[in-house]
Amino acid sequence: MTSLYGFLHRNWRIVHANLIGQPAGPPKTENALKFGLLGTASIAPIAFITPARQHPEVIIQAVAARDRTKAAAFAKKYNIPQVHNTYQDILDDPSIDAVYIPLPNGLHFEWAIKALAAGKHVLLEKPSVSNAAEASVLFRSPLLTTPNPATKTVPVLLEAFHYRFQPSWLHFLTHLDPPNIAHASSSFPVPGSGLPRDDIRFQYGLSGGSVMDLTYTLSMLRAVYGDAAEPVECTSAQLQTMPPPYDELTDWRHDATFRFSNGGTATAYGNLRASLVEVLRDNMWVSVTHRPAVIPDSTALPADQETVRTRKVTLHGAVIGAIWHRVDVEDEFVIRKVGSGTAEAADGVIIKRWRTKSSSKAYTFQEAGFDNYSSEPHWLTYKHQMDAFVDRIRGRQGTGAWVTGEDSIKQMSMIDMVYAKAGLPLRPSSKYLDEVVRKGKGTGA
Ligand SMILES: NC(=O)C1=CN([C@@H]2O[C@H](COP(=O)(O)OP(=O)(O)OC[C@H]3O[C@@H](n4cnc5c(N)ncnc54)[C@H](OP(=O)(O)O)[C@@H]3O)[C@@H](O)[C@H]2O)C=CC1
Ligand SMILES: O=C1OC[C@@H](O)[C@H](O)[C@H]1O
Repeated sequence: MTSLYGFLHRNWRIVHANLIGQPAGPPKTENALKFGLLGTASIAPIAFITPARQHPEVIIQAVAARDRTKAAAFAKKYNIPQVHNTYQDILDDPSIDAVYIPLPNGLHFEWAIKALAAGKHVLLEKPSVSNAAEASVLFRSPLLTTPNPATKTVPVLLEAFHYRFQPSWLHFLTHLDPPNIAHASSSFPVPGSGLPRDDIRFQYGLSGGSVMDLTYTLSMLRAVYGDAAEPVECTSAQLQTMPPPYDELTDWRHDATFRFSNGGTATAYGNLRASLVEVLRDNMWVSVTHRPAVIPDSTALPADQETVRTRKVTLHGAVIGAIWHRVDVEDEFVIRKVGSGTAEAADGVIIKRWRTKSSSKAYTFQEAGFDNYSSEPHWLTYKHQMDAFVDRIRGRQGTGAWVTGEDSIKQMSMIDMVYAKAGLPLRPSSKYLDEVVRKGKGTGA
């Protein structure tokens, strides 16, 4: 009953904060960061407007769209004081400190480079760019290590993998032993059957596709292995591509398997056209199975016996845990004769076998063990992400959760691996990449 009440109360507050109430938020500090928004993307209200309003150090100062009338209507709706004529005008405005870029994936590279060159901090929607070639140029740009001549600061760039910043994700990670992961799997079905033909997800030229759009499935696999291992090979990739008259170079579903550098394996499943039944049954999850490990035994076993544990940890509700999530830890134990089994399996001469299961949740940082960092159970990933982004700009430690540039580069390499294995072309590089690489344009070189 308590948890049903918690679920309803939390979700009512989420709906109120993001959809119907949209409270004004706290007063702004004197030196609050002024943000500009590039484009009137559908994701902007929930991922940017609400968290920015809720942050005392963030002011949403300006918006620009391809069509000024559209930008003006958006500005009126969300109470944004300035409308600029073009995206570039936002970058040219010296009063703007930071930008949020929720443009189609194929435009991320160009506008992120241009924004960094203008000295703006950049919160860049996922996936960061179109492919690994773009990622290595962007995330290794000298613009990220040298103070901008105009602002005298080194800009911060973050790929908006919002799930990484929430308490439930941090809590889940505490149950993992990355060097000993044997297999990880992830699943993210979304109900996108109604998406129109011109949706950005189905435009190859804008770097669409399910591996790009639902790239959380790949990102989470990399995140659970952490620093212990990276994917070295995509061992299989079945991509379902859109039927005509859609763009047939875009995939709506992916099933891919990987081999990691520590010998572990992984599978990713993402579906942009899942049925509602599938979505409800198979809400976004990530699951990790460890190698069997001999564990110290407190029950004083005879010297010729040992206890071996095989641990599986699953996070249900992995993308936006504030709505609902649960971490399940399932252990299989065996007591076996010492020397009778292998290190890779809980086998040998088995004396006893049993299983245990426990579940936990962490809606706040306190529940996740971060005693010095307060939060509310209904705060969405996007708010946690905004808080972390501002903390980084201000030089504050925060919870420590972050997505590094090298992480974003490796993420794009993993996406490239899948397209290559499936026999589909990598998502196309921006024409601007050539200008940056050959002419040093926008890099300050
Ligand atoms: N973090 C998250 O949970 C989510 C992230 N995303 C990511 O955010 C980004 C935007 O996604 P979404 O909001 O669904 O996309 P939308 O299609 O709603 O918005 C994209 C915006 O880009 C601008 N734009 C500029 N050039 C083009 C073009 N050639 N074609 C279409 N739009 C163009 C448009 O703004 P205007 O016309 O106003 O200039 C448009 O509003 C993507 O990178 C996506 O992966 C998406 C959904 C969820
Ligand atoms: O980032 C996203 O998360 C939710 C999905 O429905 C959406 O297509 C994707 O862009």
